[in-house]
Amino acid sequence: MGVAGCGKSTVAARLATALGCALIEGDDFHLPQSQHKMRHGIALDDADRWPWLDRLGVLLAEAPGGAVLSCSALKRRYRERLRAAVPALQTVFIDIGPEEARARVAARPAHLFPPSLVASQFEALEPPLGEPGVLRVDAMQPRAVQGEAILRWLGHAAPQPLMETPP
Ligand SMILES: Nc1ncnc2c1ncn2[C@@H]1O[C@H](COP(=O)(O)OP(=O)(O)OP(=O)(O)O)[C@@H](O)[C@H]1O
Ligand SMILES: O=C(O)[C@H](O)[C@@H](O)[C@H](O)[C@H](O)CO
Repeated sequence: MGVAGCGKSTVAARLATALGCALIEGDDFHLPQSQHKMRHGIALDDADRWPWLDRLGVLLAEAPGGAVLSCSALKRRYRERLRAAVPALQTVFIDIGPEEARARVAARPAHLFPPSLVASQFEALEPPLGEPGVLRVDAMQPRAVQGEAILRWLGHAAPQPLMETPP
């Protein structure tokens, strides 16, 4: 979880590979009208996100062998909704500052999420610190360091060859 540009997709894809489980890319499941809003620079609201979160909760709960989900999950109540679907959910919060997030989003070509919306992500963000089953990861750390920390936290030995692949 985390704001746009924090590195959710990157970390989730690496984790799914390392763990040998399914990857669910949350952005792929936004409703068409939500995608349309973001493309046109309109921030999502709770009404846009509830059906999306419920779909993601079902996908997670039904994934045989578990899954890694990349999902903004910005507010506490969104995470509670996901935890209601998957009580054993473990959450990695990729923590990034507004300037770096905006720079990363602006540098990314052809994506549904415009840099103009990054500020709204920080307005919505309720950091999950203190909630059950949460690891905070610094977005500015190298990808391999993040991957190793997460795998260690999950109780898995880091498979070095997988995590050392270049970006
Ligand atoms: N640890 C890192 N160090 C430097 N750059 C990174 C790191 N992790 C990801 N990036 C880069 O930051 C950009 C955003 O990453 P990514 O798309 O994974 O973020 P995201 O949180 O999934 O964003 P969004 O939700 O908007 O899709 C990408 O260009 C990615 O290569
Ligand atoms: O809840 C939200 O506002 C969305 O999920 C966003 O976070 C974006 O979809 C994503 O970050 C852009 O790729």
